[in-house]
Amino acid sequence: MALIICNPVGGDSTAKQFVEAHVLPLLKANDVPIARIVETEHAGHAGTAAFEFVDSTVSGPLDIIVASGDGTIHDIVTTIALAPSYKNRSPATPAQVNLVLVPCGTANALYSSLFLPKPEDDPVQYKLQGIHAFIKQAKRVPLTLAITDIIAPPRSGGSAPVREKTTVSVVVTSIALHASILHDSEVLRTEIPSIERFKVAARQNITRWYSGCAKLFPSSSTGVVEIWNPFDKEFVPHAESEEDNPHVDIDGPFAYFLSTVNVDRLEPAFQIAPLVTAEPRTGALLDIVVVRPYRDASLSGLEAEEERQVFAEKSGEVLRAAYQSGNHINLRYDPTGKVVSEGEGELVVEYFRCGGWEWIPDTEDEKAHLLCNDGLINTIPKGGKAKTMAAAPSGESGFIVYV
Ligand SMILES: Nc1ncnc2c1ncn2[C@@H]1O[C@H](COP(=O)(O)OP(=O)(O)OP(=O)(O)O)[C@@H](O)[C@H]1O
Repeated sequence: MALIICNPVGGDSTAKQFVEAHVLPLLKANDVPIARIVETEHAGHAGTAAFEFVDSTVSGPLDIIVASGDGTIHDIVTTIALAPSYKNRSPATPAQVNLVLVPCGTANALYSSLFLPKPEDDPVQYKLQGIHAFIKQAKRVPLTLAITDIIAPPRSGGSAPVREKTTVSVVVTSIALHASILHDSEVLRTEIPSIERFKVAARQNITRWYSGCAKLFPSSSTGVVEIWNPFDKEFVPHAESEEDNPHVDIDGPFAYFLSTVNVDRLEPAFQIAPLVTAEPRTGALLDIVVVRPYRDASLSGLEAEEERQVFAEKSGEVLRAAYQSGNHINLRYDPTGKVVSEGEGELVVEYFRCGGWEWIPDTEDEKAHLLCNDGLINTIPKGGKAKTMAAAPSGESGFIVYV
């Protein structure tokens, strides 16, 4: 018996109509029994409804049909994954949660990464591919989780840092420009329900840089932090990551810092982490895309305001190239600082693959404290930090998507 969760206010607010007009008839025609339909009434409702379903199901598969965007999927995964009673389930009860996706959000990153959109797709049939996969019970993909701890500074001199919140992402964990875009675009949601609002928010934030320190942690599979070498088209160990000292510290300022799991794109055409699909690998791995302005030697000697204006053009080129099949990872600086796709110059984008990362924002930099987890915004407390680690799916538990 499947549970249906539908977010009536996600995307262009058509999830409820889509479920009634297309999903329910298709399930009925294929004799798929439905336990309950939940229309979410507030943020977080999807998580509690999904957890109640999982907690009360003692036998049979845990199938949850989710008509929403990535934020609602995030609510469901975080609530279930972090619930103590889920982790301590009796071995007799099912522990694997099967997600059936119906893309009714704004960006639908997970869906568009798992079901690549094609120009000839019929819009309704495209959105029903997850339901068809569920009915056929064909292929299932396990999700890697990115588990983030938001850590506050010690309350008094001698005490330990305090873990303020833990959250579980299945798509994106970011700081810097992407987090600012998601933060500011929320204000535009009613006015611009489509993905256009992300472009408007990008323009509002494109000149901003973010101060702080990032540390990258090795993956358990390779023991090192890897970086993409576009010249040889392969991941190689980062020059500073050695087996006995594998962490890599990268200093700011940062223009862009975003990590993904399970997805190569954040919107149907915005392929920000193209190597997730081009160079796939299983395991507890994150792909991280970083832009640091001071890799551009041509900024040398400019005044602070001027260097931000000059670099904003280059950040814009990176984002535009991500819409061109992820070509941003091939961009370099020519000897004059111009951004080009050919040659031997310094890379504009650093593309890492590793086990996790930590971010300590500069206390003076307000917006560097914004953290985006699957589109939801958290704020790192002043003096605190955020740490994200990848967790690979196990054979018996975790989250699986029908594809
Ligand atoms: N009735 C509701 N009122 C307000 N917020 C809700 C309601 N139901 C769900 N939400 C919240 O809305 C947020 C966004 O929803 P969702 O991800 O489904 O759509 P989206 O943001 O438009 O799509 P995407 O995440 O793909 O860009 C979720 O975090 C969810 O908790």
